[in-house]
Amino acid sequence: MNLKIKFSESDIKIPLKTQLSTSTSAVVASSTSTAQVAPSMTLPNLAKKMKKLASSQLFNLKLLLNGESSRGFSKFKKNYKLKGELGRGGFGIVYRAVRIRDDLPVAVKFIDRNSVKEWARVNGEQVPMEICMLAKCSKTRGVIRLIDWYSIPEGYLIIMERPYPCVDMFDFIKGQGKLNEDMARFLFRQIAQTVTECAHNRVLHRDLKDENVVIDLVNGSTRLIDFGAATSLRKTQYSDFQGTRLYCPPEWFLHSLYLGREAAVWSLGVLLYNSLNGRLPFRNEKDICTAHLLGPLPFYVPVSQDAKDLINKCLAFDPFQRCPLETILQHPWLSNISPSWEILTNQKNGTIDKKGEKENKKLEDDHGSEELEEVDNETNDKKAQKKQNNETVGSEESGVGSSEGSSIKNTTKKASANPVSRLSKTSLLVAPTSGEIKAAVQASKTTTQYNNIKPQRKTMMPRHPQPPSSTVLTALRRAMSREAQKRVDIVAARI
Ligand SMILES: Nc1ncnc2c1ncn2[C@@H]1O[C@H](COP(=O)(O)OP(=O)(O)OP(=O)(O)O)[C@@H](O)[C@H]1O
Repeated sequence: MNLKIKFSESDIKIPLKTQLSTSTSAVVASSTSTAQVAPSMTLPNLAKKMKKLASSQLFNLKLLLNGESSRGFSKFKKNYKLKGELGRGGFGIVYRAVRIRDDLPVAVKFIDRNSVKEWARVNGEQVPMEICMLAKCSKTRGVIRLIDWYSIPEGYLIIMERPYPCVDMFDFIKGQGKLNEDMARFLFRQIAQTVTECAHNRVLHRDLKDENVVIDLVNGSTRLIDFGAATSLRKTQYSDFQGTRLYCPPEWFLHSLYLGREAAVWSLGVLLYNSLNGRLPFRNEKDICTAHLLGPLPFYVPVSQDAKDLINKCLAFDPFQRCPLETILQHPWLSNISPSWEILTNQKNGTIDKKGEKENKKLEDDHGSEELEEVDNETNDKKAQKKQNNETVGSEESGVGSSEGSSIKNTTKKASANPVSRLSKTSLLVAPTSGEIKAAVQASKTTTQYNNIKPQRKTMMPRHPQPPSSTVLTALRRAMSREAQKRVDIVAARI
């Protein structure tokens, strides 16, 4: 047998000072042991298998050497500075960070390699589908911009733009209780436009919800985030789903099938209802499938006929009767001209009311924390505790009937006779109050452009000493092991 497996020199660059950790040897050893071959295997198959094995060994080795590749952790550390946790969901942790070269605010999303369900190729490299979909939408207006990505042994780091200051739409709605029609229209129009443009690029987001929309508080522009459930848009039906159940159309629960555009329109209907009412239209799968039998959807606040009409058209039980995605933007409710963001955020009876200096002070503190702050596990643990408390207090999601899990990733919630506003979400962010949002908008008026903010922040804020690079890595790993432990606990509790 003449097996030739070639490695170019550039593939393996092992600096002399690099110490192979015991885990490295373990991986190599374990890979070697799997090389034992069944006697019945034919030669070409054997050659193929060996080649595959060798390349996976090389891949593991490169990962364990941490970043000798252009996308390794050491490259990440050279380019970005982690500052603290932004939020977390069922599949990842998102960190606040800055690009060292120019202080650009970025968000760094860590995704665990083991949680990646779908893979794709970008420039010949195998990456999680989330990265591929973000890359595909890089020029789509209203989609968060993918700046870079890195591969570490435990998973991937996705570097995205982070509008500053910003808030996600869940917190924005929660801060106001509900949005008035002008504000809801201003935001919803952008989101519908973005979803339509994504569809033109053959990208289907599949997890449209308020938590996955980030609002730039400077100008009110929205960014669609979290493409973790996204996939290529096709005309035929889908039979897999990873999004959030309460935003999911009835055909999925009834037939385990759905069409991409039609399902997106349903989710947009849920999002719009949620924006105007401050609560979701359905509490559980049973409601989603049966609400149409009980007459018109209840509205808990006065809402115009046009808005109701658009919501009802998006939430038509029959997917073929639903408003087509491409025509949402032509609906009369959306053709009304919206006041500017500045006016919207200053409206007296509008969405953002004035609150005292205390909140302004808190916002200043938040600006302060924009400067270097190590990934702080203790704070995160406190946030986690707070989230748990929230979930116990706000034990329902809203709407009609009794409550079950709001999301595949959420915990089970109990029923209640009187629907209340939503109190919890999958991320750990504590919702800012309307005063804080207002203050953020005010603060941003003096620093409208990122370019303007940069020098001021640099000179005004004292810099803390830079953490040793290993601190960041340790913090990441600790966060991940906490995540893993949590999952083990959940499974153990279920058993
Ligand atoms: N680029 C960004 N800029 C600002 N905030 C962000 C950004 N990306 C994520 N976030 C914040 O982090 C939270 C979690 O992000 P994301 O939804 O991507 O994580 P996830 O683990 O996929 O969550 P989920 O369980 O909902 O799928 C968001 O709700 C948002 O508040």
